[in-house]
This record gives sequence, C-alpha cells and structure tokens, in this order.
Amino acid sequence: MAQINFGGTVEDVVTREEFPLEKARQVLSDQTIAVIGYGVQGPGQALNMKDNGLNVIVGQRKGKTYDKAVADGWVPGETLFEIEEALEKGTIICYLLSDAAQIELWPTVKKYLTAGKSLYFSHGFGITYKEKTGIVPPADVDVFLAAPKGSGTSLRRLFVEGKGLNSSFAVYQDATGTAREKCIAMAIGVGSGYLFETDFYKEVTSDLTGERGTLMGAIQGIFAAQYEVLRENGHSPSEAFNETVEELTQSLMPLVAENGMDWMYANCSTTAQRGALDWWKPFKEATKPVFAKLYDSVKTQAEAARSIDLNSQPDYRPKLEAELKDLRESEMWQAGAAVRSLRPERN
Ligand SMILES: NC(=O)c1ccc[n+]([C@@H]2O[C@H](COP(=O)([O-])OP(=O)(O)OC[C@H]3O[C@@H](n4cnc5c(N)ncnc54)[C@H](O)[C@@H]3O)[C@@H](O)[C@H]2O)c1
Ligand SMILES: CC(C)(O)[C@@H](O)C(=O)O
Ligand SMILES: [Mg+2]
Ligand SMILES: [Mg+2]
Repeated sequence: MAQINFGGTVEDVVTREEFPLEKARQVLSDQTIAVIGYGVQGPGQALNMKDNGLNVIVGQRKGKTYDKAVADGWVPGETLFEIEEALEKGTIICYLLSDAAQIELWPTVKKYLTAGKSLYFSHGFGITYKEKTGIVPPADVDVFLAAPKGSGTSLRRLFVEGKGLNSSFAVYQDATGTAREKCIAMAIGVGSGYLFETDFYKEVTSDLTGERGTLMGAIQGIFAAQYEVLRENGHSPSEAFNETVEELTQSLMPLVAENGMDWMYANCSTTAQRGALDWWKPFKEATKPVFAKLYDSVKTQAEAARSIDLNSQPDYRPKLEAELKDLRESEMWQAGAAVRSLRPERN
C-alpha cells in the first residue's frame, strides 16, 4: 500500500496504480457479482463494474426501478433478474437495498449465502447495528464493504468522465482467506479513485455524522439562516440566493475542490479575505457544540434507531416526500430554481 502523509498523519492507502483494474479483473474473474437493488448506488456501481469488464448481474423487484434497469441496458433473464434469482446466481452479493430494506429482506438473502460466497455492503450500518437489524452473516462467507464517498449518481458521472470518487473499504469477516483482495478489487471495480481502510463501525459512524453534518444537514441549516437574515433585512430573493448558495456552488466551491480553502480565499478580494478569516472562528465556535451533539447521537445509536423506526412505518415514504416537497417549495429553493433557469448554459 502507498503511504501518504495526510497533514502530518501517515496513512496507508490503495491507489489505482498499485491495484490496477487489470488486477481487479483477475481477482474477480471467476465471480458472478450480483447487485441487489437498483436505487442510487445500485446503478452507479453495477454500470461501472460492467464497463470495467466484470461479470455483473442485477437483482431488482419488478416496478419502476426494474424498468429503469432495462432502460440502462440490463437484459431480463440474462443480466437482470428478480431478487431471489440473482441471489441464487451471484457469488458476490452486493447488498445495495436501502439500509431499512436490508433488514426486511435479510432472511431471504441469508438463505442464499452458501459457504464460500461473499456478502458486500456499501455501508457499515447493517452489521454494526446487528442487534437492531438482525443482520448476522453465516461464519463461512466473506463479508466486506466498499463505501464510495458520494452519491451513486456522482459515482457514475465521474466514472464516465474518467474520474473517480474515493471509497473506504473494510473487511468484517474473512472465511476464505481472500476477502481482502476481493474487497479491494470490488472497490476498484466500482470506479473508485483512491481507497482508504476503515472498519464497519468507523464507516457508519463517520458517514452518519458527515451526511447529517456539513455534507447535507448543516449546510442547509447555514444556508437557511443566512438567507433568512438577508431577507429580513430587505434583500430580494435573487440577491439573497445568489449571495448564499449560487456563488458558492458555481464559483467558490470549485476553487476549493481544485486547490484548497486558502487558494479560494486568495482568489477573492482582500476585503473578503479579511472578513472570512475573522468570521470562520465564531462560526466554528457556534456550531461545534451542535456537531458534538450530533456525534453523540450517532454513537449512542439514537440516529440508527430513529432511521430504522421511521423507515419501517408504512406511511414513511409519503411523509418523506412531503418533507422534500416543503424544502423544494421553500422560498429559498424556489428562488434557486429561478436562478438555475437563468444560467447561460441552460439556454
Ligand atoms: N445513495 C447513495 O448514493 C449512497 C452512497 C454511499 C452508500 N450508500 C449505501 O448504499 C446502500 C444502498 O443505498 P441506496 O441509497 O442506493 O438505496 P435506495 O434507497 O436507493 O434503495 C435501493 C433499492 O432498494 C429497493 N427496495 C427498497 N425497499 C425494498 C424492499 N422492501 N424489497 C425489495 N427491494 C426494496 C428499491 O427498489 C431500490 O432499488 C445503503 O447501504 C446506503 O447506505 C448509498
Ligand atoms: C451520498 C452520502 C451522503 O455520502 C451517503 O452516505 C448516503 O447515505 O447517501
Ligand atoms: Mg450515508
Ligand atoms: Mg456517505
């Protein structure tokens, strides 16, 4: 493994140079990879693996998502099956149902996990919270994860552009002595950039924190707070949205992605730099207690319990959709839709 210095801490990582696609193909040459579930990660991972020359089939229940799989080129009876048929054919079972659905389907999946097969996850959820999920794999199967650090939609888009999201990987159970190399081969096969090692507990704990925090929850909270203050002080929706969201996503975050925060700052005025350097600290102080509370809520499994409880309610889907609709129809995101429609490249 390559040793890389991450800001003073040296970590082992796996790059595509030392574990090339050719090696992944060789490790997985006698495997039938069954991607169970075709929601968000399913399509990204399955299509990338197929384009990478691996032997992939998809298992998906009939309905809209099954039709999407057909539209994506999966052939019923050849590479696309009902879930149980795919479970039977697969030697590496990629369990890419939603975390809640994984609980429901587990008794079925378990039946097909015969000795020597592999069970692959993209999250540490099911295994870490086994007292809540009931997911306890048989001792004679390999169990590992590769967790792309981003949406399955981006995983596919970046792959098509010749780029790759980073993924973490972890082995939970090595029954055959080959779990680790299969795990790394799968992580390369789904189109990852570099790989960093973790364990199932750390993966789920950091992932739940990240998505509730800066990646999704905190960012919306901070956007909403600033937007409201601007509106309360007489600024128009377009001005408030541009100064809160549009400039960040269109101009400044791409600069951060390219070369770091200081470089983005350096490409703004000295007036902006002075203010940003002064104000990031009070923002950190104000929000750190919230992040500590969030981490604690993840660690005590309150977040997992809430997710499982709510997801298992029969009316959860429509309620979730109603919440997303409220967000979409809020003034800020309606202003956002108007702003997006005015981007020159959309005309
Ligand atoms: N969404 C992402 O981009 C992302 C990123 C990293 C990791 N993950 C992890 O990947 C896994 C899959 O997540 P996802 O967001 O792609 O899932 P998802 O919510 O998109 O659902 C995946 C599939 O589950 C099927 N499904 C739902 N309920 C079912 C049931 N009762 N019976 C049979 N099928 C059912 C759906 O038809 C769908 O095809 C999860 O462990 C998740 O944490 C997701
Ligand atoms: C894409 C995310 C947020 O990284 C993933 O963790 C998820 O749960 O969808
Ligand atoms: Mg997640
Ligand atoms: Mg994540």
